[in-house]
Amino acid sequence: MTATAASSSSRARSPQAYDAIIIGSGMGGLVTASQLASKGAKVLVLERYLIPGGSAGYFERSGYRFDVGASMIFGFGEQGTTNLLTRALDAVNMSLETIPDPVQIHYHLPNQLELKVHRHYEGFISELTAKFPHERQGIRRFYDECWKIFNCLNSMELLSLEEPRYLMRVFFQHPLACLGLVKYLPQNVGDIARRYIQDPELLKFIDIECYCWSVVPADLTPAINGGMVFSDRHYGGINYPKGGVGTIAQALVDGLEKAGGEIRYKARVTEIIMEGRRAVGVKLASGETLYGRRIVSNATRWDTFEKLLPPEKMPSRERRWQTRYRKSPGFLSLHMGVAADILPPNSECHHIILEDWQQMEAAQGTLFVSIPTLLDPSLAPEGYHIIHAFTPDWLESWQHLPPDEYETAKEAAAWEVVDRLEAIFPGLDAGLDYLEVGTPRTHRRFLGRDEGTYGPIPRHKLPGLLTMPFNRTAVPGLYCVGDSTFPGQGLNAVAFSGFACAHRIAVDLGL
Ligand SMILES: NC(=O)c1ccc[n+]([C@@H]2O[C@H](COP(=O)([O-])OP(=O)(O)OC[C@H]3O[C@@H](n4cnc5c(N)ncnc54)[C@H](O)[C@@H]3O)[C@@H](O)[C@H]2O)c1
Ligand SMILES: CC(C)=CCC/C(C)=C/C=C/C(C)=C/C=C/C(C)=C/C=C/C=C(C)/C=C/C=C(C)/C=C/C=C(\C)CCC=C(C)C
Repeated sequence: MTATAASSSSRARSPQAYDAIIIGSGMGGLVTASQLASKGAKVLVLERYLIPGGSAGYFERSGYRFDVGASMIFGFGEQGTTNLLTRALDAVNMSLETIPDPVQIHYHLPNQLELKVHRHYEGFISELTAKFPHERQGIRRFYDECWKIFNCLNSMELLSLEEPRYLMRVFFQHPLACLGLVKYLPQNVGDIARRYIQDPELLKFIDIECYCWSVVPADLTPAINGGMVFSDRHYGGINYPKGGVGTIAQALVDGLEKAGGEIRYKARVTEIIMEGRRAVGVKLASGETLYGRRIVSNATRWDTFEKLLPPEKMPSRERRWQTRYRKSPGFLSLHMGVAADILPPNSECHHIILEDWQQMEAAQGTLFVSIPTLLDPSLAPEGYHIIHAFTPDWLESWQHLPPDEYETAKEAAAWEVVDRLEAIFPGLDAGLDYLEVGTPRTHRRFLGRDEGTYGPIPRHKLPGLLTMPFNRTAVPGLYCVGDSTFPGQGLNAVAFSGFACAHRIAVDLGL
């Protein structure tokens, strides 16, 4: 028991206590909070930073509004049940104007393999088939099987898989879809790909199709997540919120507050307060203590169980989880403002650049590029665009550098990225108007994510999503939400985690 724990029991039950305290206002935390508030719960969100959103936040410099993380947004479709961002906003009477992206990714791959993933499914399949005509049938079968997974998910209400009455209800309503999901839960994308495809280069392409959002190749990427990403990009499509990714978190906060919930910024939680074995409150860096009937952590599992709780008391379930999952790398990111005329006509918003297949998983190997101003020009001054280029990288190369060496290393790494970008955007260097460089150290500092990680990745091949934990933890009263819970990284994925977490808590509280 911690020092603060001893006096907590009466306060935990006092009338001021919250139904739920949520640590962190990432998309996972905000969906949990807004869902609970819309069900009538008394909710408080505590955010260590100045604005909401976490890795889906934004920052403004010299007339540019940059997205902190990726600008490729799933889950904003208008139909079906998998459009979880649309649904989360709708639940608190909010909506956002979005701009459809006609191409999800323009790939620039080794051996001059140039490919565009069109919003129109058949357009994408025929472009891929034209590059691999001998695999016509395999391509069709692979992507059609991904649609089967998506159609199962997209036919049912998506709530907590830890709630037996919900499971019984969806099973009676959609028995075939449920059985379909049970079949795919232990599978990975690579299992399905190799069933239909033989060409090694095409299998490499399927690897990068996974790597660019899961940061692992197809063999380690859960099939359910593959089904979501490879189908929703054509079904609901990729849609960019007007005003930038940060508007999603802001709209959720507005909805949360209208529904009676509260959020406090510059409120860093340093400790989860225990009463016996139970989590009952939190302690802030200011020394203030707050109590709630349920505590939800939107911090990563490493931060939650090693920093907010004493690491020596880590539950054995968490230790087991750490033997299966490890931290993915973070990113080296360049946020650039550039003269508009350096972009070739008809450029696409998102690009993936890889010169050598052997380097796909290496630090600074695969280069991701987003140009959100092609969809929403209001994010940059007139005549300029934003280019956000980012590439996976590990904290260890950066963490012990003294300030001057750190700055020099950042500059050197940034110019290497600019040189690589010159291959598709000639004149970029000369057209640069603004440049800000971030490293995994930056992400650790501003997002509070251990080692600046993008999220958990399997240490070795695992049975699909079966080993990913849901929201309840081994500590009674404590729940986790966000990308260290089922089904993992991605805004739509953490939105699912938020819906599920709020559902489970609402049932536990009898709301
Ligand atoms: N295009 C996309 O799909 C896209 C874009 C951006 C982000 N993302 C995804 O969002 C996911 C992350 O979302 P998330 O909800 O899991 O988390 P997150 O890391 O985005 O947010 C966590 C929040 O908790 C706050 N926090 C952490 N520790 C705290 C503490 N001790 N006290 C108070 N606040 C604290 C952080 O400041 C942050 O705002 C990632 O998987 C990423 O892929 C996706
Ligand atoms: C009853 C019985 C018998 C049974 C039951 C069963 C069931 C019901 C089951 C269920 C299940 C479920 C619900 C599941 C769910 C899932 C989900 C929701 C999933 C989701 C997913 C999503 C995802 C993964 C997404 C992702 C995305 C991402 C990550 C993105 C990213 C991006 C980036 C990074 C960018 C890139 C860029 C460039 C290219 C530039």
